[in-house]
Amino acid sequence: MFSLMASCCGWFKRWREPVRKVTLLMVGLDNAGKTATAKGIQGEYPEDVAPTVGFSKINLRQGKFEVTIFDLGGGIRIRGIWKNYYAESYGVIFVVDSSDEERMEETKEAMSEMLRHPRISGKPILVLANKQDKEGALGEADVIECLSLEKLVNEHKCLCQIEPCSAISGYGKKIDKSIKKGLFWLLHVIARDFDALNERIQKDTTEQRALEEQEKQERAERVRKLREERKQNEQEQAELDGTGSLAELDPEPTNPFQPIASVIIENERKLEREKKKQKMEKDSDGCHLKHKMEHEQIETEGQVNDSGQKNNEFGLVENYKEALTQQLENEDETDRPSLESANGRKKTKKLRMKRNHRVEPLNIDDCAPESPTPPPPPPPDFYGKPLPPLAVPQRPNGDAHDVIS
Ligand SMILES: Nc1nc2c(ncn2[C@@H]2O[C@H](COP(=O)(O)OP(=O)(O)OP(=O)(O)O)[C@@H](O)[C@H]2O)c(=O)[nH]1
Ligand SMILES: [Mg+2]
Repeated sequence: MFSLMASCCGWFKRWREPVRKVTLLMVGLDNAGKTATAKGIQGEYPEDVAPTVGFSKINLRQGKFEVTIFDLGGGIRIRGIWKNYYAESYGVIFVVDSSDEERMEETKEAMSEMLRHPRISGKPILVLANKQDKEGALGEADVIECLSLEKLVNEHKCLCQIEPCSAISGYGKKIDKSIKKGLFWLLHVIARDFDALNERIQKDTTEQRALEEQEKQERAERVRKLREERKQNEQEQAELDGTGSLAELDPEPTNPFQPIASVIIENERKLEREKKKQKMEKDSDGCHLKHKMEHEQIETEGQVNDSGQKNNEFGLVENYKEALTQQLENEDETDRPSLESANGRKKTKKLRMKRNHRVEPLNIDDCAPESPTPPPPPPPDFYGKPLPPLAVPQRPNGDAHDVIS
């Protein structure tokens, strides 16, 4: 009755315990069987493994523990990363290939170096003497002796347990019982001293992060200085080569990939500028053309009266009549100066209105050669003479001549 109550109290106590997050480190030489062991614990087939480059991580729930195991690569060139994980680990699983007697010395050195580290000393160590299924594998006692394990753990005040095992003998629930037992032991000792361990880990982790941050900043500073030095060297070299001024003129090449909106706006502006320029040129030509036309109109106003009569003989006769009349009028010019100027303005105005409905050539001089018709002769002096014969050849493209000449 009394023992029943005691076990009930123990169960209640464990039930009330908070969930604890624990990080474990799995290290050992390459080919020792770390990844195979980790896979077996996780419930995966352990034989299909490859050498670990860097690390792999597994998470498992064990009673009141949420366990994270970092399986680190054991290759000689990767071992340097082990120390980066010491601060946050509550305990270590050290895997040894018991069948490889030749590497026992190397294994001892790696273990000794690790236990010496201030962030590992004093933490619990589980040693898995793996590959016991292999013929000639060293037994538990031989491994302890080869590694001088007792001496090492005593020196560094580490609680230690060794378990002879085989990672490939089973996985999940059928995992080697020794591995299971060893894992329970490790978690048990961690739980026993959890608060002290936890405090140490928090402190060590904070310190390590600060150190990492400092190292990062120092690295960045070194890189910045190196870049500055290189830039200065390049400038000096450029000055020596005589290309310094060019480099200063264009220190940064323009980015060929501009935003499409800015390219469109720039193109539109260019088009607008082009249009304005053309318009200004046209206006100046137009002014020139207008003056020229006015001048020509004054000169030829006697020849042209009505464009509807331009292509037939009757129209030509009419033109001659008009010219004749105009010439007569011109003779009276000096007598009626005010009237002439009024007429001139009127006629010029009329001509302008006509031309408003036509497509203006940009330059009147350029247009002149296009017309195959030579300019008409000056108005003949028919005053007091008989009219010429009616057989006058037709003029092609008369429209242009009707208006301008
Ligand atoms: N016979 C036997 N072979 C094993 C055992 N454990 C692992 N192996 C084999 O040993 C080889 C290496 O195993 P890994 O688990 O990759 O070794 P590791 O320690 O992770 O190696 P690294 O990742 O390089 O550090 C593999 O071929 C495994 O199948 C075992 O208990 N017995
Ligand atoms: Mg591995």
